[in-house]
Amino acid sequence: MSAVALSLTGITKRYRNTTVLGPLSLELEKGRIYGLIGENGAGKSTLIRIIMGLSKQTDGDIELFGRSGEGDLTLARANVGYVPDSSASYPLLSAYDNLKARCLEWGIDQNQIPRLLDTVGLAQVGTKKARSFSLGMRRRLDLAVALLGEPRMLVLDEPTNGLDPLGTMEMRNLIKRLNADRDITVIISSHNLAELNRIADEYLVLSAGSLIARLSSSDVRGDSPNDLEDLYASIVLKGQIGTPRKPGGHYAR
Ligand SMILES: Nc1ncnc2c1ncn2[C@@H]1O[C@H](COP(=O)(O)OP(=O)(O)OP(=O)(O)O)[C@@H](O)[C@H]1O
Repeated sequence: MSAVALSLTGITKRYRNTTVLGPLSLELEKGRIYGLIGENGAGKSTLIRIIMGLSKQTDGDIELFGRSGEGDLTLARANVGYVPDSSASYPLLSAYDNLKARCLEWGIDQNQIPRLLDTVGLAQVGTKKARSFSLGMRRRLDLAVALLGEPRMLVLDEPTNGLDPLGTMEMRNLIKRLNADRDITVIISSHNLAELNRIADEYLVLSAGSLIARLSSSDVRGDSPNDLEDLYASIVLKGQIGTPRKPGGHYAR
């Protein structure tokens, strides 16, 4: 069986005459955690939305778990859980009912709801309305929604944005555990590089719509969580890292 979870070939997004992404080609392996980093407007959310089918690429092809083409991709996307950049929960519904509403919408078995609430640490407050939740609790509810249907991949757009240190740590531990226990492939977009440095196996660096570097955790030398920030700054500001690995802007150590 192929080790590739996601393959993108020549993905491009244009608005009128402006290219905001690509052409971008990359392959992501199953079971790894990928950090997606880049300046404001680099194209991270655009890429994520294209992967999720929420925005249509202008050019290029997507293969997800070996499936491509519109119909097959829609089926494959049922294996991908998505946490958008701002909370998508229904504030007037309880945590339980938020999950139930999604189960009904997507035709998914509701039996898994108690287990999922437990997984994200919301079992004790499952009957409380989402509007009474802290931001950290709402983000964990978003993650529970993303986990409905036992996805093989999670795509998380700034899941820790605005969270306090404890909330950030809880989210990180949760993602790590899901990756380790269920071999879920994870793509996380974040500006919090010190945090990402604690969780990702590999980093995809986007700048002005191009993939300018692809770094493994061993590229990020040293033990300090700030090492990724230092390396990122050197790539973006000075353009100094290794030599090109292959067309499309990948770099080797
Ligand atoms: N609907 C749209 N019409 C025109 N341009 C758009 C549209 N959506 C996004 N863009 C542009 O595409 C570029 C990439 O935006 P995107 O939101 O993907 O960046 P990002 O890396 O996620 O940024 P941030 O870190 O600020 O969230 C930006 O220049 C943005 O202005």
